[in-house]
Amino acid sequence: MSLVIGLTGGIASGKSTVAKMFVDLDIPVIDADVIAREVVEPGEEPYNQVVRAFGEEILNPDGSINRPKLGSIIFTNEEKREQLNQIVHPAVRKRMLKKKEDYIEQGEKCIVLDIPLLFESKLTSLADKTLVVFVDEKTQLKRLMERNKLSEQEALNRIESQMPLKEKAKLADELIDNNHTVEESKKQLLYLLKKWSVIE
Ligand SMILES: CC(C)(COP(=O)(O)OP(=O)(O)OC[C@H]1O[C@@H](n2cnc3c(N)ncnc32)[C@H](O)[C@@H]1O)[C@@H](O)C(=O)NCCC(=O)NCCS
Ligand SMILES: Nc1ncnc2c1ncn2[C@@H]1O[C@H](COP(=O)(O)OP(=O)(O)OP(=O)(O)O)[C@@H](O)[C@H]1O
Repeated sequence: MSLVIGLTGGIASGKSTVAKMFVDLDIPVIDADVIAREVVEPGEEPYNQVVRAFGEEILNPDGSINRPKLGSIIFTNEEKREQLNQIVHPAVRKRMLKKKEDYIEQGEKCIVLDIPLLFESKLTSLADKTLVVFVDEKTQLKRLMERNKLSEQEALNRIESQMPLKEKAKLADELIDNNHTVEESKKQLLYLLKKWSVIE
């Protein structure tokens, strides 16, 4: 039996930081953001659909998708965001499921699915347990502005394009409070992994 953990949170709440802790413990992590990038590389069918839907003005001169440009469209327009989600999410889901099954076949005892939109996209059925990385609103805004070099308004647009983190916290099986140091969050993760008998 393998344990599949659905790792989620809000934008810049610390999912990648916690995902790295799993990797350091030799627990494989499947990252939805990475897969969402792969499926819109030139040559993939979702790439063609994105170009058809959003026009060639969202392309870089080399034909790849200009991500900041596409981001500036979809993070300020719910309809466009839905349109992109409908193209990209089924392909992401399919590829994540395949990778998860490959790891299970290889005998991995614990597998992590790092999915920012786990609840929004109703992907919880892919996981046995959901784990939310939580921060308060102020910390989230500050870390997002600093990491992505965004204005307050740009950062708020991104935060507001997701289900509020407080609501995700209510839906979660377990939480990691990442308001404090990375070391504090690591302690919380180790406690949970012991509780789930993933480590001794
Ligand atoms: C709009 C895009 C091109 C911007 O790319 P960029 O490289 O700037 O950001 P990146 O992909 O690293 O995403 C950063 C974070 O933004 C948030 N985010 C991304 N897409 C969405 C979305 N559709 N709705 C809400 N939040 C989103 C997530 O928290 C994610 O971790 C890209 O995010 C995208 O293709 N999004 C649609 C696919 C998707 O939903 N990805 C999320 C995981 S399935
Ligand atoms: N406990 C912490 N203390 C201080 N800074 C932190 C902490 N955890 C994460 N950070 C910083 O906050 C930012 C966001 O963290 P991270 O990239 O892990 O979030 P994320 O949830 O994966 O974001 P996204 O959804 O955008 O991919 C990063 O710059 C990271 O270095």
